[in-house]
Amino acid sequence: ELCQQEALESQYELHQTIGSGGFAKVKAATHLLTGQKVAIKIMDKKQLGDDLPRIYQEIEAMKLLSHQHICRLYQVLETSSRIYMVLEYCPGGELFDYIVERDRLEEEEARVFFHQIVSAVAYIHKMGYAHRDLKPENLLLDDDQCLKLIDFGLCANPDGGLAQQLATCCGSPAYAAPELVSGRHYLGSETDIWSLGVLLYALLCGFLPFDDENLGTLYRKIQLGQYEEPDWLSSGSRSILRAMLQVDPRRRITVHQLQAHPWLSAGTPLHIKPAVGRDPQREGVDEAIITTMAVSGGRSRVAVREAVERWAYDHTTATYLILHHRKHCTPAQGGAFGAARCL
Ligand SMILES: CN(C)C[C@H]1CC[C@H](N2C(=O)NCc3cnc4ccc(-c5cc(Cl)c(O)c(Cl)c5)cc4c32)CC1
Repeated sequence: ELCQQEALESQYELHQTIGSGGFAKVKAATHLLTGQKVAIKIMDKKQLGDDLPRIYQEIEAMKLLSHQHICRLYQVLETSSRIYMVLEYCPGGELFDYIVERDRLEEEEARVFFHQIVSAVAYIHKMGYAHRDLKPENLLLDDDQCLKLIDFGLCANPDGGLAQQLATCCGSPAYAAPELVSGRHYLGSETDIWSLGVLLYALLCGFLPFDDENLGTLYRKIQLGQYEEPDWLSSGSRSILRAMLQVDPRRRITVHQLQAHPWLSAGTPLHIKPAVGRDPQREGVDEAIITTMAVSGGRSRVAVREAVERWAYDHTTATYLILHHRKHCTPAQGGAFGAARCL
């Protein structure tokens, strides 16, 4: 009990509260051993009540999901009253604010961002999950103007029960798919594609395709699936939007077809480097990092390697992941196409 609290204070220096996500408080912090800035999501168990299982589900999902456009979980600490999630820090804030500041994005910039979001969602679906709360508020910019998907509190594990489905409908209605707002059974992967359509529309237009302050009216607009196409939209963007905003989920484009859509692969050829060294848990441990940790911790390399390979999401996991991220994902500074630098 106290040891977890003391561990937190000995391993991290907590700074100011930087935001809140529903029932969680998010503080900036420094991982003392590496000096790396992190975000710590703090949840009060009592406040969570019967939402507690969702948090454990979010934690299990984030332990599995390792992708360049998904916010990385480094460590989990738990006391009798609180759960702490140590996360990758994203200094650029929400994509939502980025759009609002610019009214709307040029097609080229929207394409770069959307390409990153689609690659993250394709990965999540491949891992058997659905995010189920895709919206610009849940996409953060890192220090390289690259997007990081956050908040897996509503993500579905393969057998998401009815309780899950009810929980989701109180997600964000403007991004919810017709089958979801109609209370019909739905596939999380299909509703994610609808939300991606609403998201891309918001990027390109600066407002929502379906909007109304009356919830019932909003649901009817979503179920009708009719939306304005401002005259600045190119034919390519109109086509990809229509493919995602199909009311009938059986006619809706899949994430794989989306990745092959000409609108996404057109424009500046994005030399996205292959995601080298992206999944530390699946590739062998990096011996150089093990050595660094052994030397700095005064422990044998064998002991460190065993501790890392346990993937306990303790301080050792956090230290290894932070050093691994620094080594493999810190792009060379400079260069014109910031986004192309994202792995
Ligand atoms: C839907 N919105 C309101 C939610 C807000 C929550 C706070 C966010 N935030 C800041 O306010 N300041 C800066 C900042 C910097 N790095 C962050 C890293 C991770 C997370 C994070 C990650 C996960 Cl996985 C998660 O579940 C949650 Cl809730 C947060 C938030 C960060 C952050 C912005 C979006």
